[in-house]
Amino acid sequence: SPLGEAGSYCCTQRNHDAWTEIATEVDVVVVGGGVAGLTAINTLLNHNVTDVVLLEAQDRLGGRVRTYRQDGVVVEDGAEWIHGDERNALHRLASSLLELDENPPADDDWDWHWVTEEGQPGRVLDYAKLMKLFEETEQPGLLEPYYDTGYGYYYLDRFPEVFPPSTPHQEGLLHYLHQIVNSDEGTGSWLDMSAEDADQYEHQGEDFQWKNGYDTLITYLKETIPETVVHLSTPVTQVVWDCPEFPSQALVVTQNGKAFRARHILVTVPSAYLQKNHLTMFQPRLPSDFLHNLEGVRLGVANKIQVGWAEPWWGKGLYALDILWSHFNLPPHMCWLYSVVSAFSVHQQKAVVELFVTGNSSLYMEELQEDEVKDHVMHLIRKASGQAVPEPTFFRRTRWSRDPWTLGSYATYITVEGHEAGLRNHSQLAQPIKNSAGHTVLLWAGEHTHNTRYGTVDGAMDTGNAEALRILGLLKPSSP
Ligand SMILES: Cc1cc2nc3c(=O)[nH]c(=O)nc-3n(C[C@H](O)[C@H](O)[C@H](O)COP(=O)(O)OP(=O)(O)OC[C@H]3O[C@@H](n4cnc5c(N)ncnc54)[C@H](O)[C@@H]3O)c2cc1C
Repeated sequence: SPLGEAGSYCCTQRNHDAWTEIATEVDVVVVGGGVAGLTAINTLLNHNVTDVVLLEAQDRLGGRVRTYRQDGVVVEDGAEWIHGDERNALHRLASSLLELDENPPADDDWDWHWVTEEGQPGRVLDYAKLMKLFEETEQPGLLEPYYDTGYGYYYLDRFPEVFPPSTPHQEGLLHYLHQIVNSDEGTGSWLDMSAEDADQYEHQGEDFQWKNGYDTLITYLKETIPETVVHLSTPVTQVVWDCPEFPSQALVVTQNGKAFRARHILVTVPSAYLQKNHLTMFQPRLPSDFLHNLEGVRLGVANKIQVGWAEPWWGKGLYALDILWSHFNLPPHMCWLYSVVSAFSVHQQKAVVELFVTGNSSLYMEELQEDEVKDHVMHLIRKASGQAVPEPTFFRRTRWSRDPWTLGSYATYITVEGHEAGLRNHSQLAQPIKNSAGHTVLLWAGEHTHNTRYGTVDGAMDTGNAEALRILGLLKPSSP
C-alpha cells in the first residue's frame, strides 16, 4: 500500500530523520519561480497567507520569460507576444501598467517578401490562401471529425482542395503550412498533436507586445514578494509527500541543503522536467494515474535565432522574409534550415531579425557550434533576399532543450498516443494528490496544466492563481 511504502521509506532512510529535524515549517512551498509560481505566491500573499516560500532552481526568476539585453539590443529568449486583445487578462494587466505597446505594426509597415530560397518571388495569392487555410481550424466544429487523430490530418485533407496538384511549388506550399503550424504549436510534426487538444486551445485575438520587454512582467510580479520568501539557486531534489510520521505535511529537500515541512506543496516545474525527474524527486512514487497522464503529453522544442546589424541593410521599416522552399537540395549538414520559413524584424529593434526553428531541426541546431549556425543562417538570408547582406554584429540562438530546468520550450500538447490512452484535457494534470491520511499535499500548476491556454504566459499565470485559491480553501479552518 502507499502507506506502507511511504512508511517504510520514512523509517528506513536514516538521513530522512535528520532532514525532518532541521526542516523549517511553513504553510506552503511553491516549487518553481516562473510566472505560474510567482502568480501563486502573490495570490497567497494577497490573502494574508504569508508563511510561504518560493524555491527556484536558477539564479533568476521568470523561467521561460527571459529577456536578453546587450548594447541597446533587446530580444526575448522565451515568451515574446501577449496572445490576445482586451479579452486576455495579461493584455489588460499590461495595459493597466501602461506597459502595453498599443499599436502593433500594420501590414503596410512591413517590407515584406515572399520568395523561394533562391530569391524567386512566390505568388502573393498563394500566400493569402495559405494563411486563410492556416487560420481555418479556429472555426468551431471543423476539427471534430479528426479528434482521434493528429491535428495535421485536417490540413492534409484540406490542402489539395485549396492547392490542386497543378499549383506551382505545391510541395513547398504544403511544407510552409506544416512549418508555421509547428512554430505555432511547438510540434516537430503536426501529426504528433491530438486534434482534440488543438481544438481546445482558445484564441483570444491578435498578438500584442510589451513596450519594454517581457521581463516587465517579472519585475511587476516580484515587486510584491518579500525577499525572504524567495530562495534562488535552490533546486528541489526531493519531495516526501506521504509520511505517516507527519500526515498533514510533506517534506521538501533542496540541493543546497535546505529543508521545509509544508502543509501544501505547489509544483510548477515544466512538464518535461517532471517526466524526466519524477522518479528521483518524489517519494513515494507518484500515483500511477498521474504518471499515466504525464506520459500523454509532450513539451515542444522551438528555438529562436536572432541576427542583428548596426544598421538595417534592407532600408527603412520592418523587414519580413517568408521562404517558400522549392528545391530541398541543401547539403545534409544544412538540412535543419528547412524548418526555417521566415525571418522578421524584432519588436522595436531597427536592425535585428528573428527566425524560428522547430522539432528535430531545432534539436540538431542546438548541437551545432554557434558559428556554424550563423554561417548557415547567413547563407539562407543572402540567397533568399538576393542581397549582399553584411556580416552581422549581433547573433544569438536559444537552446531550450538543453536547459536543464526546462528541457523544451512550448507548448505542452497532448499527443495522439496520450489521447488514445484516455488523456482528454490538461486539467487532468492539475488534479491534486492526497496522501494516505487523506490530506491534499501535492498540487500542480504551470503552462502544461491549462486546458485552453496551455503554452502561454497568461495560461500559466491563470493556473498559479487557481491553485493558490484552492490552497486557500484547504487552509481555511473548517467550521465547527
Ligand atoms: C521560445 C519560447 C517562446 C515562447 N513564446 C511565447 C509567447 O510569445 N507568448 C506566450 O504567451 N508564451 C510563450 N511561450 C510560453 C511561455 O513562456 C510559458 O508558457 C510560460 O512562461 C510558462 O510558465 P511556467 O511558470 O508554467 O513555467 P516556467 O516558466 O518554465 O517556470 C518553471 C520554473 O521552475 C523552475 N524549476 C525547474 N525545476 C526545478 C526544481 N527542481 N526546483 C526548483 N525550481 C525548478 C525553473 O527554473 C523555472 O523557473 C514561449 C516559450 C518559449 C520557450
